[in-house]
Amino acid sequence: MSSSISVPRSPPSPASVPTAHKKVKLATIDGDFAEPVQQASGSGSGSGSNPTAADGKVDNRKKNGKKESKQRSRRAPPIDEVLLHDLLSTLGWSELPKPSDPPSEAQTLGQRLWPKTAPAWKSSRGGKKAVEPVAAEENENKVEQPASSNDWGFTEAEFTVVALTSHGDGIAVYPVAPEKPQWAIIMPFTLPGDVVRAKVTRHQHYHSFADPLKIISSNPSASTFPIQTTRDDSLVGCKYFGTCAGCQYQSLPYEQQLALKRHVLVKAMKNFANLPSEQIPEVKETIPSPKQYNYRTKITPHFELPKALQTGKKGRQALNGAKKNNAASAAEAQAQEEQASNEQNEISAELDTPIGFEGKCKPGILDIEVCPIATEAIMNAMPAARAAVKQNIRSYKRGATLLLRDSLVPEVSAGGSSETEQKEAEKVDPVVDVPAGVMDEEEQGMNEGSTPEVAIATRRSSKGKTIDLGLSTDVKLKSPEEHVCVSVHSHTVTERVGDIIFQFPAGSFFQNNASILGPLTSFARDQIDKDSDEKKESYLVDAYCGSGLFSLTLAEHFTQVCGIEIDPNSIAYARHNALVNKISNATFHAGASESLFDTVTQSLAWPGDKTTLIVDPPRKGCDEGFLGQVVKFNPKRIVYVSCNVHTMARDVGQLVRNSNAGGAKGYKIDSLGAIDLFPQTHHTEGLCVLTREV
Ligand SMILES: C[S@@+](CC[C@H](N)C(=O)[O-])C[C@H]1O[C@@H](n2cnc3c(N)ncnc32)[C@H](O)[C@@H]1O
Repeated sequence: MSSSISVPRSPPSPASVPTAHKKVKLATIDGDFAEPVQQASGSGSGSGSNPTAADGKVDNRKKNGKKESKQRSRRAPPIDEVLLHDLLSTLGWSELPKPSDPPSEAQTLGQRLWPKTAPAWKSSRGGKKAVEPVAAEENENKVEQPASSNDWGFTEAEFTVVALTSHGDGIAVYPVAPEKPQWAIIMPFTLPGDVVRAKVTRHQHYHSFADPLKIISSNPSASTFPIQTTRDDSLVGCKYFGTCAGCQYQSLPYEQQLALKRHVLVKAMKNFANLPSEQIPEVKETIPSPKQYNYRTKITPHFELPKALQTGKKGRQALNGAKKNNAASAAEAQAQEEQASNEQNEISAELDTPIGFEGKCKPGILDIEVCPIATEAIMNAMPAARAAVKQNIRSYKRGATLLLRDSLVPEVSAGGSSETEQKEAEKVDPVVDVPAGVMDEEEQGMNEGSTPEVAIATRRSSKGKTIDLGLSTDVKLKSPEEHVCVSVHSHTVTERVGDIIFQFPAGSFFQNNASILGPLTSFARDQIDKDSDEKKESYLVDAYCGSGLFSLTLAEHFTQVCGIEIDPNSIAYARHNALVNKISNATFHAGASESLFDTVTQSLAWPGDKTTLIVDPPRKGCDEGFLGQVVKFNPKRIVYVSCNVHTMARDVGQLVRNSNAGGAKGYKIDSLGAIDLFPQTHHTEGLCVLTREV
C-alpha cells in the first residue's frame, strides 16, 4: 500500500456477533470480498444484540408518531459484540457508559454526540457539514484536535492508531492523550503505530468511523499493542489493496499475520467462552498456509446493473421514445435527440459497469480485473468472465454474482467433469441473475440451515432422500495435473486432498484454500493418533460434513465413520466420493445435525468412549440442542473446527460447562489454535480439541 490512500468514505455493513445461542439471528460473518460482516471497520459495526447499545430506557418517542419514526431511523445500529470488546479494552473501560450516564471523562463528547446530536451518524454527504479541513502543512509537528466537540463530526484530523480490532481495522483514541481516552476512532487499513490523517465519516456510541487519507508516519515500536505490526508496503501484492474490502493484512509480514490470528482467538476465548482462565489452555501458534497468494479456489465477483439499464427504467425509456416519435413533427426532433442521449447514457453505463467486490471506503462495487489471492486458473479466467458479462449485460435484470471456481481436470469422463464438459463449464453462466451483493455463501453463512437450489443431474427417490448424480465413480486425474475454472453452479468440481479425490457441485460448500487441506486434515488425524488402542475399534461422527472432507480423509483410521449434513446434494456427493475412493466404512445422512445426531448415534449404537466427533459448523456455530445431545452421547473426543472463533468460543464454553455441571467430570479443552485458511485477510479459522476427563 502506498502511504497515500484515497478512500473517501465507508459504506455501512453488518457485523459479526457471537452472543447467545437460540433464536438470535446472528449476523453473518467475515471475510470474503464483500467483507460484509466482520468488517466493523470504516464500514461500521452493524447488527448485533449488544445490550449496551440501547440506553435501556423506555422509549417515549413511540408516542410521537411520524416524528418518532424519523428520529428512530437516525439511530445508529447496535454495536457488534466482538467490536464492543475491542473498544472496551482499548478505552480501558469495563462497559460502555449509557448515553444518559456518561463517565465524567466522556461528558463532553459522549453527551453531545450520543444520542442528542441525531444527524451525527449520518454520512458526511447527507449529514452535518464538515469543518474546513486544515491545510496539510499546518499539521506538521502538531496534533490536530477539533475546536469544539460539536465541530468534530465529519472533520479531518490526525489520529494515532493504538490497537487493531478483531476484524483487522486500526483503532485510535480521542483525545490523543492516552491516559484519558474518551472516544475511539476506527480506521481500515491502518496499523498500531501509524499516525494517520483521516476523515471521520460516522459516529456511534463512544466511537466513530473514519476513512484513512494518508499515513503520515509509522512507528510500530511506539505502540503498546501486544502484537508487533510492522508496516512494509513492499509486501503488498495487489493493486486494489487499500480500496477493496477483501484483504486487511497485505502490508504485514506473514508471521505477524499469523500472530494476529492467534491473538484474535485468545481474545475470543477470553470474551466469549465464559470459562475461568485456568480452563483455557495456551493458544498454539497458528498453522500457516503453504500458499499466501494464489491460494483461493473460489471467488464470486459481482455487479449491479446501472440504473439506466435496469429493465423497468429501460422499458419506460423505450416507451417514452415511441410516444414521442408519434407526436407532431415539431416534437419529433427533440424526441429523437432525447432517445439518442438515452442510448448514449446506456452505452456508457454498460461500458462502465464495475464488476468486482465491495469497496472498503467507497460505497458500491469496485471494478476488479485481477485478484492475486485467487488461483492462477481463476485469474486466467477473469478477463473472459468479465467480457462475457459486458457482452450480455442487457440480459440481466438487476445484476449478478459470478462464480469462478478452480477445478482439477479428470482424465476420464466423470459426469460434468469430463474434459469437454469442463470446457463448457469454463464459459460464464449468463443466466444467473441474482441480486448483486450476494456474496460467497460460505463466507457469509448464507448456506446455513438452508437447502440450496441446485440443478445437478439428480433423481430423488420417492422418499426424496436419494440422489443419483449419474456420475462415473472411475475418476482419475490428468497427469500432470491441470486446473480449469468452473463457473456454472451445477457443474462438478474436482479436488484432491492427499490421495483422496473429492467431487462436489461448484456452487456448494468446499474449503476455499486447497493448499491448506493437507495441514488441516493432518491436524484432525493427529488428534486421533494420540490413542493407539483406537486402531482396534473406533468410530468417527463428522457433523456438518459437507461432501465428506474429514470423514473420507480420516476413514482409514476408524472402524466406521458417519457424516451428517443438511445439504442433500453435498450428502449425495459425499456418498459418490466414498465410491470414487473405494471407501466402504463410511455412511452419510442428510439432515440437520440438531435433528439427526440423537437418532443416528442411537441407531448406530457406537459407544461414546470409542467415538471421536468432528464438528465443523457454519459461522453461526452449533445449535444449543445439538450441543446438549453431544454431552449426552459423551464422545471421548470432540474436534471443533470453526470459521468463526467467537461462536466456537461460545460453543466450547457451553460444552465444558454443561458436561462438568453438578461436579461431574466432563470435557476439558485439550488443545486450542488457529489455522490460516485465508492469508492476507483477518479471517481466523479456529481449531479446538476437547477430551473427556477421566
Ligand atoms: C463450514 S462447512 C464444513 C463442511 C465440511 N466439514 C468441509 O470442511 O468441507 C459447514 C457445513 O455445514 C452444513 N450445515 C449448515 N447447517 C447445518 C445443520 N444445521 N446441520 C448439519 N449441517 C449443516 C453446511 O451445508 C456446510 O456444508
